[in-house]
Amino acid sequence: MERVMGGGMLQLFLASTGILLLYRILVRLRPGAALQDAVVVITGASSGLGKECARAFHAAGARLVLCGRDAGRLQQVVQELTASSTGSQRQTYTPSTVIFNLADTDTVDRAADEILKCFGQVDVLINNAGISYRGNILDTHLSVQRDVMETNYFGPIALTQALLPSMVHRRSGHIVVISSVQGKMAIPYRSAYAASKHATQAYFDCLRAEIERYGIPVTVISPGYIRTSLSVNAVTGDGSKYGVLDKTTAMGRDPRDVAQAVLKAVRQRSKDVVLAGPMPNLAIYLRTLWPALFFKLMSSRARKEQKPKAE
Ligand SMILES: NC(=O)C1=CN([C@@H]2O[C@H](COP(=O)(O)OP(=O)(O)OC[C@H]3O[C@@H](n4cnc5c(N)ncnc54)[C@H](OP(=O)(O)O)[C@@H]3O)[C@@H](O)[C@H]2O)C=CC1
Ligand SMILES: CCCCCCCCCCCCCCCC(=O)OCC(=O)COP(=O)(O)O
Repeated sequence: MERVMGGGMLQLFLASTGILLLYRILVRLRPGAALQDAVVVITGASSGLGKECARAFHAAGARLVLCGRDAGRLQQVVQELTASSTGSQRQTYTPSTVIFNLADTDTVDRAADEILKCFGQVDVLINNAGISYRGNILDTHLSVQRDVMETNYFGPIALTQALLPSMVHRRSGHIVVISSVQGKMAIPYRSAYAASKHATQAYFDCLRAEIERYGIPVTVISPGYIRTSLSVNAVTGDGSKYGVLDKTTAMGRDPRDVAQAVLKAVRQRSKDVVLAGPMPNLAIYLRTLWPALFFKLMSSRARKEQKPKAE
């Protein structure tokens, strides 16, 4: 009797694994969303991942609106893209630029109007811009916690909410956000950054459920370390610039590969994508399935990395 039940369980396991595999193959074979002529808005397009996303979506034939705070650096990206277009098989377009500071949420509505005027619509919004932080909570001014939240959370959600009505009206569009694996598990000395990315994950998960009925997908992308200027541009507890290229950042993934993964996630309208190696993935599972062990590992990491000032 036991052996019969065991056999039944095995059959059930094999059948469900087969169905799961078949489902994944069908999802992969599904025709991807066309990006030729699509209007794609990218924030933080002046450097790092945003700049590489600009390259990837431009090459795919998208009409780009590149956003950032520095007009000169954005113009340089436009020139690079335009120069790279010569000889391209596809029709490519000269990108437009819109200059604004995401941390100044009052100006975001005006920026959204400007973005909409560029090509008359937005098909894909990629909320990529962000800033990181290095610091000990005991030494961190509350204003720094707020500033990081303004750039990484309130800015992107203000822009999303300003552009969303036009997407809902057209029953078409796609919202993408670049979060981080630190939106799924928090590591010591990153409080402001990890908190802003956790908030981002929660907001866009809610949004996904709320706007699915209008046919507007929401994609949250959570990368591990990428080789960019993120650590150099990070703020410290007193608001000054950290200015160091961390080893973890320098050894991170090539931003061009991550941009290709973003392109794929947009084409496949993926809901939630983690782009990281086995350790961060394991840490995310551990945080959910065995939190006590995860907290112990993080405490030991905190002790090793830095002696808190109060000790
Ligand atoms: N690098 C990494 O290891 C990882 C990065 N990420 C995420 O990827 C995204 C891109 O970062 P990355 O390319 O690495 O870093 P970079 O520092 O190279 O780029 C950040 C971009 O954000 C823009 N930006 C920063 N603050 C503001 C602001 N207040 N208003 C408008 N734009 C702003 C910058 O533009 P400008 O200064 O010209 O205005 C710049 O283009 C971020 O959201 C980051 O959290 C996620 C996981 C890992
Ligand atoms: C029993 C087995 C135990 C194994 C547990 C593994 C625990 C290892 C912890 C791994 C932590 C990974 C942290 C990854 C952080 C990361 O990739 O962040 C991406 C960023 O957003 C980078 O920003 P930053 O400013 O921090 O450079």
